[in-house]
Amino acid sequence: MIIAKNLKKSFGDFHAVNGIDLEVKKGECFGLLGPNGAGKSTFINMTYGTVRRTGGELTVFGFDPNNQSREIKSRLGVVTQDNALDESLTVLENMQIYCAFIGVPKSERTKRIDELLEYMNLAHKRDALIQTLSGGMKRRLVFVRALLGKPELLILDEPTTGLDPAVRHLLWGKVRELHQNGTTIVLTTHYMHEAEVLCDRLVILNQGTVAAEGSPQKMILDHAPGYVGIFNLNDVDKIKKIISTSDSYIFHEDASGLYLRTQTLSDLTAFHSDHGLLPLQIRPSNLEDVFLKLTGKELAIDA
Ligand SMILES: Nc1ncnc2c1ncn2[C@@H]1O[C@H](COP(=O)(O)OP(=O)(O)OP(=O)(O)O)[C@@H](O)[C@H]1O
Repeated sequence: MIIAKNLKKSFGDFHAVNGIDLEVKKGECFGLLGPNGAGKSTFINMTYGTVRRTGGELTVFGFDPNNQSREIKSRLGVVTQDNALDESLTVLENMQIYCAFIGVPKSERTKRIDELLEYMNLAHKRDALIQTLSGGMKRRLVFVRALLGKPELLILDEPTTGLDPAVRHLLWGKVRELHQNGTTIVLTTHYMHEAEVLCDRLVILNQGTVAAEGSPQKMILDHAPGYVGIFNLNDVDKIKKIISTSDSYIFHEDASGLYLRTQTLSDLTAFHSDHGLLPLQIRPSNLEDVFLKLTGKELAIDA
């Protein structure tokens, strides 16, 4: 559905996307991960021609977005980072204007809008002004808008950023349902768990290039297999001293503690008991560990 070969986008001397190769296949849920500024939105915006590529090849449904963006836009739905709803109009008015814009036949508009409002649990807000909706409601409404054209491809650019866990879970359920019904989905997110549970395949972008590609499980096996121990904050100085003299551990630190990753569970428990440390939590490594490793945010002791 989307094929990119050596795809590039430069803004002056700056290469925001610097030679990406990837393919999104029909029916899959494909994730684009990467730190702030990695090039995710630039890539997304190139797929429907809002940003023109400056090098390489890109086709969407077999069309070139630089010259055939109309053909592409008629078959895709987008949830952009910015809601872009008219605050002074009602929910229904906003959706009707959008239906007219994308060419939904007049006779079908109200029925389609009502069905989708119902689907996103927003039917009771049909006649409410946008400015009276909560952030989570607006986000659900942007989903409604993206689905009005019955898209084959749904692009979700950070769809759940800033939402509470309940709304996030509701949206994940809807994304899963759409995926099961055959819609192809491209998702960018900063929530690693979201990508891990929703995506069949993903890429991690870093500084405009692909750092890794595969299923979430494959990525974990390839790049960060093993277990992570989260040590008590009171032990952090002691642990840092121990691992500064060793070359066989990989760790990172955040506000909740020091994370030490080892290949096996016994390595982790041995480290813990050998050094008489306070109780630790243990979990299998996950996509966040892969992300931290590949985007250089993890301090790698054993390079
Ligand atoms: N119109 C523009 N002019 C100049 N630089 C730009 C422009 N658009 C994006 N950039 C730069 O390109 C880089 C990639 O930006 P992009 O928005 O694609 O990143 P992103 O991965 O989506 O980040 P985020 O997670 O913060 O949304 C950034 O350094 C950004 O400042």
